[in-house]
Amino acid sequence: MEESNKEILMIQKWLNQHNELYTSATRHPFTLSIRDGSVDLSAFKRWLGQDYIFVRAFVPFVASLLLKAWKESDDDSDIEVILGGIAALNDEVSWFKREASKWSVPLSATVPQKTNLEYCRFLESLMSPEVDYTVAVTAFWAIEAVYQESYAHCLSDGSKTPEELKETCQRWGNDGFGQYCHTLQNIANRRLEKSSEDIISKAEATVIRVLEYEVEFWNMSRGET
Ligand SMILES: Cc1ncc(CO)c(N)n1
Repeated sequence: MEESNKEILMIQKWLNQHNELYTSATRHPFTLSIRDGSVDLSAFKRWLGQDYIFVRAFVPFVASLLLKAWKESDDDSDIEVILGGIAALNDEVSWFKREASKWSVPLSATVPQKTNLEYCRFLESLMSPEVDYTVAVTAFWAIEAVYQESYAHCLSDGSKTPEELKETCQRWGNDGFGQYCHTLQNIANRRLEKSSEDIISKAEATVIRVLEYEVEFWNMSRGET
């Protein structure tokens, strides 16, 4: 986007408007405790077990997004970006299993917490064919961006992240994942620019819900819900 272009892209506008909520999700006490090295390892293990359950539900959500892109998108490259996301999730599921065994977290015996069940149910509602591609891809961006921002912060200058947690932070905090999130943001902005007021307000409400769920998800790892 050129400097002379004063038009503010939709996602940037929302991040400004909902800055407090976005910051609660991306600078949560749990991830801040990873960054400053004070993290309670039982909280980390709780997060690991719960996030594995979430990721298993996230896969069909991204598959449904692929289907929406195929039917509705005006740009063929969207499909390739989403397919890349699915490939990364395939790797992620294997990583969770390895990481869980490393920390002795019994995944098959992990019971989903209420917040997790609600978040998974919300994902399922977005899989409906009634939900517009623009709304779903914007949600996808928000879900990925929270992890990217949160974990990249754990690796940035001055962080004291314990060695044994660096691989986890790298998984979402690496530059490639940052690029990927940026591409998703561009897709969402491009779609939102062409959307009706109705779709735009649905997408905004969905982003807010995602951010709220993300905060509650981190809360869950502290053992508070
Ligand atoms: C709860 C949650 N949000 C986002 C991501 C990013 O993939 C994840 N793994 N888990």
